[in-house]
Formats: sequence, structure tokens, C-alpha cells
Amino acid sequence: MDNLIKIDKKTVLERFHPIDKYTHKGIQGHALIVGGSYGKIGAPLLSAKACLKSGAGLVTAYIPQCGYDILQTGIPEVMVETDDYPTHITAITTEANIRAVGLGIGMGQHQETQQAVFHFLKLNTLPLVLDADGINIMSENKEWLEFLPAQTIVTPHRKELERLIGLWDDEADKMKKVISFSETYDLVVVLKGAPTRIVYKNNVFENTTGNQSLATAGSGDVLTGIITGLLAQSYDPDAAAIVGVYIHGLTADLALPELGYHAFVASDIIANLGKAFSTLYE
Ligand SMILES: NC(=O)C1=CN([C@@H]2O[C@H](COP(=O)(O)OP(=O)(O)OC[C@H]3O[C@@H](n4cnc5c(N)ncnc54)[C@H](OP(=O)(O)O)[C@@H]3O)[C@@H](O)[C@H]2O)[C@@H](O)CC1
Ligand SMILES: Nc1ncnc2c1ncn2[C@@H]1O[C@H](COP(=O)(O)OP(=O)(O)O)[C@@H](O)[C@H]1O
Ligand SMILES: [Mg+2]
Repeated sequence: MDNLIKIDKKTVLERFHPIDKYTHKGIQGHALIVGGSYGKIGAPLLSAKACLKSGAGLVTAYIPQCGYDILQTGIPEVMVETDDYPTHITAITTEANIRAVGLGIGMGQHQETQQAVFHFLKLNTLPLVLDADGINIMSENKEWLEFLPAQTIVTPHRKELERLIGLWDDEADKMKKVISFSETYDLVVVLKGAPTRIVYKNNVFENTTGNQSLATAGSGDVLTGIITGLLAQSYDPDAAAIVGVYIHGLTADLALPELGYHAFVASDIIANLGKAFSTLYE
């Protein structure tokens, strides 16, 4: 592919914003993580934690009631707003002054949740990351793609992509279809995999960090949190995606000597975020 740009340290440093000495949490931005359902509260917990540990000043998780104690105990730094319903999300509202939203992880596709997404999208103008069931719900309601703000970031794995754009013949056909999809709806598409590629405005970026340790439950939920955290810090959406996938992959490379390929879990991505971001200051 002739327009392929490698995501390496140089590409990332061109887009990275070091944290200013005189910043405060208001400047660092307030992110909203929307997701979770009964049995899948771990997803927003991991995502919200990763979001905060990627530099967002404040993070609120919007989850169904059943996740309240879990979130508040799992990460006391994160604020929580709950839906009126116990097991899944039925409305998406917040009192907070939010700068970026990550939506869909562990959320399920209950009919009421789909309606909640519809009403949210009709009013929302905030920068947005859509993952997991956020993507699956769009696949079930393709006419809603029109409501997405410009440069919304979508982060499908292979199956989620197939639901969203349909099957492709081969790799070249897939990239052609994704580029066209990205242009039609003005989306930053993060094609998760080995390697992860990012498609935006006819440019294709390919990540150089990460390894098979990342093939573990919740690693995509963590990526959503990282990218949402960067968006909350006012990164351009394509830059947030590029810096996010690089840092996410780098955590697995840095942890490899200690954890190997087997013992690495999604929480280890979060545990290694500090080391990964620090390499950008060296
Ligand atoms: N602790 C929690 O709360 C967790 C909650 N989670 C939440 O669960 C929900 C369901 O998400 P999900 O991705 O597991 O299900 P789904 O979209 O049906 O995909 C399954 C099929 O797709 C494929 N496939 C999957 N990954 C692929 C990849 N990387 N690369 C390529 N292919 C891949 C694979 O298909 P196969 O290869 O077998 O044909 C597989 O059978 C979602 O809301 C999520 O946030 C999870 O994050 C886990 C931790
Ligand atoms: N073999 C691999 N090599 C590199 N990265 C991988 C590999 N397998 C999975 N990943 C990464 O792990 C993440 C998996 O995301 P996803 O499938 O959404 O997980 P989950 O839904 O369980 O959170 C993606 O960022 C993907 O690129
Ligand atoms: Mg996922």
C-alpha cells in the first residue's frame, strides 16, 4: 500500500502533547465513559481507569445501577452516574461538563439501550469514540451513522467491522471499503488487530507496537479509555487514535520481559501506562 504511514515514536511525538507544568484537572479535561451491563461491568471499569491514567483530569462513568459499588470500589478516583435501570442502560444523560465521550464497551444491545444511543446521538456534539456494542448498535441501525459528529473514532475488531461494512473479498478490498466508509461518514477508523491500522482521509497508518499478549479480554476496552482520555485533553481525533494505539501496544512490549505472553491481562496494560507515556519524555 503506497499511502501507508508507520506509527513509530517519531510519528507519535509529532502529535503528542506533553503535560504542561501549570495545567490543572479542568484543563486536562473531563471524559465520560458510557457502557456496562449486568456481568460486563469490568469493561467500563477498565476503560474509565485507563482513561484517567492517560491524563484526563476527571472521568465519569455512566453505567447501569448494578455497577455502582463495583466502580466506586474498583477505582475511587472515577465519578459514577447511574442509569435508572439495574441491568442495562436505558438513557444517557449527565450533569457534568464533558469534553469527550467513549461509548459502547460491555453495554449490550438491549432494545432500550439502542433507543438510549439514538437519543444521545441526536443531541450530542462532543468528540466521540464508539467501540464494541456502540459499533454493533450502529450496524443494526446504519441510518444513525449520519448523526455521528465529524471525526468520530470507531474502533472495530474484525467481527465488528464485518457487521458495520459487510464482508470483503481480500485485504485490498477490505482497505478500499474502509477508506470509502471513512470518507462517507468522516470517521477515524481504528482497525484493531495484528497490526492495528488507522484509516482517516485516505491515509492509512500502521502501528509498530504491541504483541500477542494483547489477545486477552478487555484489552480493547482499555484502548477505548486511552483514546477517550486523549480526546478529553483536546487532541485532534486522528492524533488521539494514533498516540493511543501506539501507547497501548507499547505497554505490552514493555511488560513482556516480566509477564511473557501468557500472564499479561488487560489490567497490565493499565499498570504499564506510566512507563509507556514516560518513553515520550526521553
Ligand atoms: N470484562 C468485561 O466486562 C469484558 C467485556 N467485554 C464486552 O463484551 C462484549 C462482546 O465483545 P466481544 O468482542 O467479546 O464479542 P463479539 O463482538 O461478538 O466478537 C466475538 C467474535 O469476534 C471475533 N473477534 C473478537 N475479537 C477479535 C479480534 N481482536 N480480532 C479478530 N476477530 C475478533 C471472533 O470471531 P471468530 O474469529 O471466532 O470468527 C469472536 O468469536 C463487548 O461489549 C465488550 O466490550 C469484552 O471486552 C471482554 C471483557
Ligand atoms: N495478536 C495480537 N497482536 C497485537 N495486538 C493484538 C493481538 N490480539 C489482539 N490485539 C489487540 O488487543 C485489542 C483487542 O480488542 P478487543 O477485541 O476489542 O478486546 P475486548 O473486546 O476483549 O476488550 C486490540 O487493540 C487489538 O489490536
Ligand atoms: Mg472489544
